[in-house]
Parts: sequence; C-alpha cells; structure tokens
Amino acid sequence: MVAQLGVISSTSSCHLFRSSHPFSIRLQKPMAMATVSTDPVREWILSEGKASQITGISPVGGGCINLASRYNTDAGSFFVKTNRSIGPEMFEGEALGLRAMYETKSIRVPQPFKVGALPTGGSYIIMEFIEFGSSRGDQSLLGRKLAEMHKATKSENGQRLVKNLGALFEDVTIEPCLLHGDLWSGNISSDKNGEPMDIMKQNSECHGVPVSEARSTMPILRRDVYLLYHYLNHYNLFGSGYRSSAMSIIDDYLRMLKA
Ligand SMILES: Nc1ncnc2c1ncn2[C@@H]1O[C@H](COP(=O)(O)OP(=O)(O)OP(=O)(O)O)[C@@H](O)[C@H]1O
Repeated sequence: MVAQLGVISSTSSCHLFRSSHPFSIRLQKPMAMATVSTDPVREWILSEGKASQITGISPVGGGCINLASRYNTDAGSFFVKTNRSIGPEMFEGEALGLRAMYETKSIRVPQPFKVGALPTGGSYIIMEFIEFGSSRGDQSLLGRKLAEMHKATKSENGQRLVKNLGALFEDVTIEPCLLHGDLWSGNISSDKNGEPMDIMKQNSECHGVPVSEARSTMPILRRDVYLLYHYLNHYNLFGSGYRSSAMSIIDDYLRMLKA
C-alpha cells in the first residue's frame, strides 16, 4: 500500500458507463486529497505516468481474454488491460514482445509501460494509447514495415550459442539412453517400505534432473545444455520466470566457448 496524493471521484458526480465494468466511473469533478491507494494502475499513472489527474476511464471493446480500458489524464491517454485470474506472466510476455518490436523502430506498436499484479489477484498492463484510424491503412506499407522489423531483429545470444555448440560435442560418441520424462519433486515418492518410486502420470516433457545422484552421471561439460533445453521449454510454456536461468546458462557457455 502506498500513501500518496490521489484523485477520487465524489459519489454524486459518478457516471456509470456499463455496470459490469469495474473501471467504468468517469471522474467529472476530480478532487485532490490524501488517500491510501490499493490501485496500482492509478498509482503508476499518477506517478511514473506523470499525470496529476485522471479525468475519465472508459471500457474499450474488442478483446477476448482481458478487460481493456482507456484512462484519460492531463498527461494524455493510457491503454490498460486487466485480467482478474491470470498472473503477471501473461502480460510480461506481451510487454516483452511489444518492447522488442517497439525498439526496432519499424512497425508502429504501442509502447508498453508497466506490468504488475493486482492486489485482489490477477494482473494488469499499462501501455501507450493509440488512436486508431478508420481504415486498415496502406497494406503494402504494412508489409514493408513488417519486413523492416524482421531485418532489424537482433540475433539473441542463444543463436550465437547454437552456432558454437558443436565444440561441446567434438570427439564424443553420443549414445542414446533412457531418460526420465518428467523428473521433479512432485513426481517422486516412496512406497511403504521406503523404496523410492516414480509417480509420474504422464510423460510430457523432460525437466532438468534435480537429483544430484542422477545429475552426477551426466558429462559435466554438456550437462547444462540439457538443462538449458528444459529451461527454454518451460520459458515457452510457463513464462518469464524461467528466462533468467536460461540466459545465465547461455552466457556461461558463451564465456566458456569464447564465442
Ligand atoms: N494500445 C492500444 N490503444 C488503444 N486501443 C487498443 C490498444 N491495444 C488494443 N486496443 C484495442 O483494444 C482491444 C482489445 O485489446 P486486445 O485485442 O489486446 O485484447 P485481449 O483481450 O488482450 O486480446 P485478444 O483479443 O487477443 O483476446 C483491441 O481490439 C483494440 O481495439
């Protein structure tokens, strides 16, 4: 909770746009007063967003997954999406993608500003509000801008590692072996005699191998390459929580390989 100078609506001046929309109150007579806010969207807009007052909030239709709103302020408009049940990982992924596209300075995309968790559960993303035109614009220009974006995209460190990975496999005969498909603490138990057992229900994809005994049988030089595969897979499936582990293995290998 952050105590700050905020703007609230007086009850008598509230105008409801749509009763089902939680942010559908237009603030017609903003009144500054000290208040304790538990609304991180409002807090961000009134601090880092450099607005001193929010003059109106209205729903934006068209989305399927999230609730979208336009926040009008004296510092311009912001586009905000919230989701009541999904955590910030989804919007972190959206912001990551938008930022990467935005930084290419090619095709027009909204600048992402802030992603976070809602105190009541769920999450939000705040980004630049874009006033749409009435048509789809020049389609050939769209194609050219997309091509520009593809060309501008910098290869990630991962691509460098892929190019240099061969060195780790020189003079090695790789023999196929049976690997557990999903070895993690949730899939390990023991029977009533204390015999360790695997309680995996389905063999979907491999995790890293958390058991040090099992891990010690892997060739040290290449072990983290296998681990990296699983971190990347989990990054893809479950979101940005796995990114830093993947990147740190990539960076370690790039240093080791002097690539
Ligand atoms: N930056 C923006 N500024 C203004 N309006 C936007 C912006 N981004 C999206 N919109 C409008 O808001 C609508 C909902 O956004 P979006 O499509 O991203 O919602 P979603 O629920 O997250 O995704 P989906 O529709 O793919 O399920 C869009 O159809 C578009 O009209």
